[in-house]
Amino acid sequence: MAGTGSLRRKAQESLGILKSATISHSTQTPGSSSENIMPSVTLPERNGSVLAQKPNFQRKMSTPMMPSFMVSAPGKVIVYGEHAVVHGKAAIAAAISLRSYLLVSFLSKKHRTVTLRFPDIQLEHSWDLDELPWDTFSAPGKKRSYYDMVTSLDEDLLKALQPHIQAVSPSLPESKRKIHQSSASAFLYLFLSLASRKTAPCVYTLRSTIPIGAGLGSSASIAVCLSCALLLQIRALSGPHQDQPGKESELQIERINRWAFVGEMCIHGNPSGVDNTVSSGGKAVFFQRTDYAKPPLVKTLYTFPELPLLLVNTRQSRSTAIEVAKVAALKKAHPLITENILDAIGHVTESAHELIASPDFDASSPTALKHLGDLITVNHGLLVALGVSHPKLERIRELIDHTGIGWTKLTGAGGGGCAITILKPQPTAPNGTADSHTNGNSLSPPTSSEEEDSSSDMDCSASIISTGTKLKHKILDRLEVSLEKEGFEKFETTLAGDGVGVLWPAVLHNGNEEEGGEEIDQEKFLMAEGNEGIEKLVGVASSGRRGRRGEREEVREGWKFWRPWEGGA
Ligand SMILES: Nc1ncnc2c1ncn2[C@@H]1O[C@H](COP(=O)(O)OP(=O)(O)O)[C@@H](O)[C@H]1O
Ligand SMILES: C[C@@](O)(CCOP(=O)(O)O)CC(=O)O
Repeated sequence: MAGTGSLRRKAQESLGILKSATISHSTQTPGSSSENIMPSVTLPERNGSVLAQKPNFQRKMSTPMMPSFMVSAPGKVIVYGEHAVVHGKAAIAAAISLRSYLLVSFLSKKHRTVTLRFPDIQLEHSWDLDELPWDTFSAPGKKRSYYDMVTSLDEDLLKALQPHIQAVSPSLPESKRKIHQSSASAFLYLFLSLASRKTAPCVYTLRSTIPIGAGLGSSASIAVCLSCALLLQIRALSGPHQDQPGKESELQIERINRWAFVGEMCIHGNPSGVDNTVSSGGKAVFFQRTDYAKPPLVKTLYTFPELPLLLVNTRQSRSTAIEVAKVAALKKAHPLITENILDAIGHVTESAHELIASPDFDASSPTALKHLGDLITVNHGLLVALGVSHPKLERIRELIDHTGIGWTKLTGAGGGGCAITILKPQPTAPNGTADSHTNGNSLSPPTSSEEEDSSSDMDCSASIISTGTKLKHKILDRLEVSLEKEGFEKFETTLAGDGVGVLWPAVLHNGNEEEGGEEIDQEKFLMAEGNEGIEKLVGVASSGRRGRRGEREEVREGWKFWRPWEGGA
């Protein structure tokens, strides 16, 4: 425990987290010598106490260490339109509440290293700060500013990074080494572009609750975390804070997103940009690319409902490129039929978009939810017709359909990966009757006594996952057992939540501002067990309240988010 109440306030004030600070001039030239310099009068110590010092205007003060801080960014699911989006139709993708968390801790000046600790992929690597190719990155014509829009990776910069990337996990088998080196190259490219050789020695520790390589945007979420952390370190961001005008929040998100895209390019080569856009801004986006020579049309859907979502991972690895190629081959063999299927998927997305964007859209209306749910079912059928499902995805859909709890589709490239289910206000059996007991399947719908138990508190306007019915718990519990028995992994998440967020300093107060708080240090963060352990440590908890659609409201103690939809003009 550390007495960090005022430390947190000081740190926030000095770095513009509490105030609507205008961007400091030092950030106009990232890498200037003013990086990491705290106000000259109050020096926070590592143990959290604050020493009052006499201002000394003659001699330059030594630079105190910054307190550690944390950033976090969500994963995503494609809700409608995957594959068709490759052929010029629109898609809708939304943020999910599975997230990556990045802790930035500072070392004393005698350490001249920067370290990555990425235990999810068993990566731990340090570079000597003085050996990195700063000169190449700051050469005339190569130096980039924090507000630049970088749309391709520079060959000369990549070449200069090569020896430093090759030094990462050289003795691991090719497949593991590639994962390590992708993450390392995303970090190094951003670090050398945004920081400077005078940057304080530090350690970046990352943990994620997003399954890796399952189409849920894990890479984009780490790219967003790295971009946000580095931009904060060079003071190129204002906020997030409560009264921030919407336009200003949008600008900060855009700034983070631009550099996150650069990180995604390091990992993926040619990303579409949708994952990092959703992860930076949260909520959902409408996304369309008709001409690959031009930037895509990306519209944030601030009114996309925060729906509870069931997410099931097949644990079947798949390759997006192979699935995309399958559709291309089908189109070549059966052009008219395939075009019609892709068109139909485009119409599904348009129909969802029209509903959500209409001025009288009421996200709590069961009719609106049914409209969105029916589109999920149709979209899945069309993806099956394109040949991108997988027996495991069909098995998951079958198990969930037999419970009648929601509308299910594959999400992302297919061929494995994940399925998503939007939950119904009230469970219906496969034949469409509410709670009827047709079966013969391993997963039985509830018995009539269970139904009686629950009928008194059944609330048709709220989601089954969030009403306190015994029925709900029984169905979900049984489903979990069946899914686990067959090797699948189930997550209960929420759609369309916050984008990138900041916890500065990395201290949780557990509701008590005056008594200081508990610092999240590297060791505690590394030791946290599983997704639950990570979320508990970083302050994610249920508020005990329910939102308008009956969803359980989540609180993230101390965390701040840029929320353009809440801010004024
Ligand atoms: N938790 C993590 N820690 C470190 N690197 C990660 C993590 N999650 C993702 N990555 C990086 O992102 C890559 C996964 O990207 P990809 O296969 O496209 O999966 P996804 O579809 O989940 O984005 C990994 O190879 C790794 O380089
Ligand atoms: C199939 C596709 O539409 C989505 C792939 O999504 P993911 O790689 O599974 O996240 C391909 C794309 O949009 O680039």
